[in-house]
Formats: sequence, C-alpha cells, structure tokens
Amino acid sequence: MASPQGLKAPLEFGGPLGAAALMLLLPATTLHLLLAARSGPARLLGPPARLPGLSELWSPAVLLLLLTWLGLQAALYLLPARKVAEGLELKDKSHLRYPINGFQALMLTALLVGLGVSGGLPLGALSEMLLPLAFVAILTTFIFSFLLYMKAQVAPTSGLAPGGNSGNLIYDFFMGRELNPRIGSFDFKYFCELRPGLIGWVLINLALLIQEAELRGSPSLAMWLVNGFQLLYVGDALWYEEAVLTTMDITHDGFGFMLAFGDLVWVPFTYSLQAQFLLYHPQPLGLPGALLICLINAVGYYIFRGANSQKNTFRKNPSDPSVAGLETIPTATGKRLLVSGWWGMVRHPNYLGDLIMALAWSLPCGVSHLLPYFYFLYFAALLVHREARDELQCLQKYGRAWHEYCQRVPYRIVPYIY
Ligand SMILES: NC(=O)C1=CN([C@@H]2O[C@H](COP(=O)(O)OP(=O)(O)OC[C@H]3O[C@@H](n4cnc5c(N)ncnc54)[C@H](OP(=O)(O)O)[C@@H]3O)[C@@H](O)[C@H]2O)C=CC1
Ligand SMILES: CC(C)=CCC[C@@H](C)[C@H]1CC=C2C3=C(CC[C@@]21C)[C@@]1(C)CC[C@H](O)C(C)(C)[C@@H]1CC3
Repeated sequence: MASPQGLKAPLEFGGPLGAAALMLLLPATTLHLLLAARSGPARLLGPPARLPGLSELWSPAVLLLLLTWLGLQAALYLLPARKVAEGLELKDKSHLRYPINGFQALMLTALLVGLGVSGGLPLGALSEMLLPLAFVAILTTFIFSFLLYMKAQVAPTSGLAPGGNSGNLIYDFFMGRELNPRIGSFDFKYFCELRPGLIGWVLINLALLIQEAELRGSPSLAMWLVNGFQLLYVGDALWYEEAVLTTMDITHDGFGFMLAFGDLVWVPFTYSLQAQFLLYHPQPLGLPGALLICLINAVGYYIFRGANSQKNTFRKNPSDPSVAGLETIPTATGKRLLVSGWWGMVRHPNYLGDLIMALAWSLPCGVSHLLPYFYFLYFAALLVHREARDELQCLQKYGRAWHEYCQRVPYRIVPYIY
C-alpha cells in the first residue's frame, strides 16, 4: 500500500517490528498481571503463571456482558449534552464538535449500578470474571482495530493522522491511520478515550471492594483509599472532559490498536491492579499511614489539577485574571508559552502531579510486593516517553522559542532531578 503524500513521519516504537512485539507483549502482560494478582506469591517479575484453558477464558456470556457495557456507554454518549465543544482546527481548517456529557455518563452509570445492586445484582461476582473479560476485550480490540484500519482506507487524505500512514500494514494497524474516525457525529476515539475504559475501571474497583466486604465482612482501609483516589481521578477526567480535546491523543495520534487497546483493555484491567492485589492479599494499614498517603495524593492532585487548569485557562483566554499576570515567551505562531507559575517550575508539572498520585495509589498495598507498584513504574516510563514525543512536537511548532523555554525551565518533570 502506498503511503499518502505528505504523511511521512519518523517511525516510533521501533517501527513495524516494535509494533508487532508490542501487540503480543501488551495483551500477554495484561493477562500475566491479572493472574499474578490472584496468585499466592503475586510476583511481578516471576515466570508467567499458567494460562487457563480456552474453556475458562472464552465465554459467549462474558462477550455479551462486554458488548452490553459498550452499548450502554455509547447510548449515554448519545444523550443530550450540557455543552457541545469544538476541537482544535483540522488540516482542512474545519473543527469537529464533541458532546461534553462524560460526567453525566458517570453519574447515570452510578445510578443504574446503584439500582441494580439494591435490586440484587451480584456486582462482586465481576471480580471473578476479570480474566475472561480481559480475554474477550483483547479479542474485541483486535477486531475493532481491524475495522478502524479498513475504515481508514476510504477516509480522505486530510483525515489521516501524521504518524500512522507509513505504508507498512503492521505499523499502521498499531499506530492508527485515521485521526478522528467517526460515523455521523459519533467519534470513536473521543468515546473510547474517556468512557467505557475509565468508567469500567472504577466499576471493577467497586466490584473488588464489594467482593472484599463479602469475604471479610467489610472493605479494608487500603481498599477504600485505592477506590477513593482512583474515583477522584476518573471523576476529574470526566468533569474536565473538554481538556482532552487538546491532548496529543486526540490532536495528533491516529486511532488504531495502540489507543484502542490502551483505552479498552489496558486502563480498566491493569489500572485496577492495586484493588485486585488487595482482594487476594489484604494489607494492614493504620490511621497515621492512611493520613500520610491521603496527604501525598492530595499534593499530587493539587499539582496535577493546578498545572492542567492553568494551561487550559491560558490557552482558552490568556487575559483571564488567574493567568494574566504570568510571565510568558512569545512564539512565531502567535501563541505564547508560560514561563512562570506551574509551567515555570518544570516543563511538565502535570506529569509530576500525576506521578505523585500514582505513588499514593500503590502505597496502601504496603511494601512487601512489587506488583502493586507496576502502575507507578509503567506510568513513569510512559510519561518519560510521552514527554520526549511532546518535546519534539513543540520544537517543530515553536522552534527558537521552545529552545528559550528549555533554557529558562531546564527540568522536564522532576525539579533538579530530571
Ligand atoms: N493516567 C494516564 O494513563 C495518563 C495520563 N496523562 C495525563 O494527561 C494529561 C495531559 O497530558 P498530555 O496530553 O501528555 O499533554 P500536556 O497537557 O502536558 O500538554 C502538552 C502541550 O501543552 C502545551 N504546552 C507545553 N508547555 C507549555 C507552556 N509552557 N505554556 C503553555 N503551553 C504549553 C503544548 O501544546 P500547545 O502549545 O499546542 O498548546 C504541548 O504540546 C497530563 O496531566 C498527564 O499526566 C497522560 C497520559 C496517560
Ligand atoms: C501501554 C499502552 C497500550 C499505552 C496506551 C496509552 C494509553 C493507556 C494512555 C494514552 C493517553 C491516555 C490518557 C488517559 C488514560 C490513559 C491513556 C489512554 C487519560 C484519559 C486518563 C485521565 C486523565 O485525566 C486524562 C483525561 C488527562 C488522560 C488523557 C490521556
């Protein structure tokens, strides 16, 4: 297949070979983590646990459950929204429109689940179905990515992403060819980024909490903390849903296996690892320890939210009183870069806050096992890689002004360290 003119971009993730390896490695890691969390030794780096037979992994009823979940979230997405936001300008100078009703979807899901549980729905049983659920979600993601790839064949060149059109089938399948695949006004990437996976993650956490209460009489303090912190994170993402429209996932990356898998499998099944671990390996946690962990999470959230809101407000309206007094550098594009406030401390203060929160989510699981720290370790690697990708894009966008910013703010994520 010939690559469309003007879409040649340097290959990422080690090119086609790296993409092929990741497509095997990521599903295998997901299953390994799920199995490790429920095993006695709970070893992150131990040999992979024996995979149960197909009869234990595959179930039409579980597939039906997954499709019902996706259908419910799609229906909630289509409900009238309190606001319809415009995305950034596209190559053809147009702007796409996006419903802002993610928080409403979270609330309605909570209402439906609450009604279900009070009517006898055994939500705790979901914790026993995580392995087959992850397995069918992996299969569904491969099929979904194939459909996305086929859809891109008939998309206009202006609708293709800069990165996923190398002409190599495996690489493009992984990276995603089309930037904003849609049917009518239904935007698949925007939908998947914030709804089924993120809301699914807190639902899985809740199921694990209920199951723990059924097993041990009441949920542990550690389980409450993990549930509370991660609910805050997901609630925040949906409350500030509009901000996702300026992330590189929406504005730059195509929608292919990487993001579809990340959104629909990786987030719900591996981000809930701490709660999974706690169900099978209860950890003692006293009040002073819990308070200290709450403080760490609060500091992380304060930095994460402060930095993200400061940049979003500045990008929307630089004369807003909360950001008007900040020092800035002009760039040739007409946009300015903040060099004081959060963005004068390090070049990615929002990543720093996110990482501090990631640590707070693992600490309730104690220090006896490495497994619950998987999210923190993976996330640090993801953010270092993401920061490098963003730097490159900013250098291309802002040239000399970006060099000046880097000189004025020399540290990337952690002050005086990195
Ligand atoms: N939990 C998870 O798995 C993940 C969470 N995240 C979180 O998502 C959030 C968004 O992250 P991400 O999409 O990577 O990008 P950012 O929100 O960090 O945005 C980067 C962009 O901000 C603008 N920018 C950079 N520096 C400045 C400055 N000094 N002044 C003004 N604008 C600046 C540039 O775009 P421009 O100038 O064009 O506006 C740049 O491309 C973060 O909080 C991150 O932690 C991200 C990935 C995974
Ligand atoms: C290993 C693998 C398959 C990686 C794919 C990466 C994805 C898991 C992440 C890429 C960017 C993401 C974002 C969030 C979740 C993880 C993914 C999809 C996010 C929705 C989490 C909540 C935040 O508040 C956010 C909305 C800023 C964030 C956006 C980016």
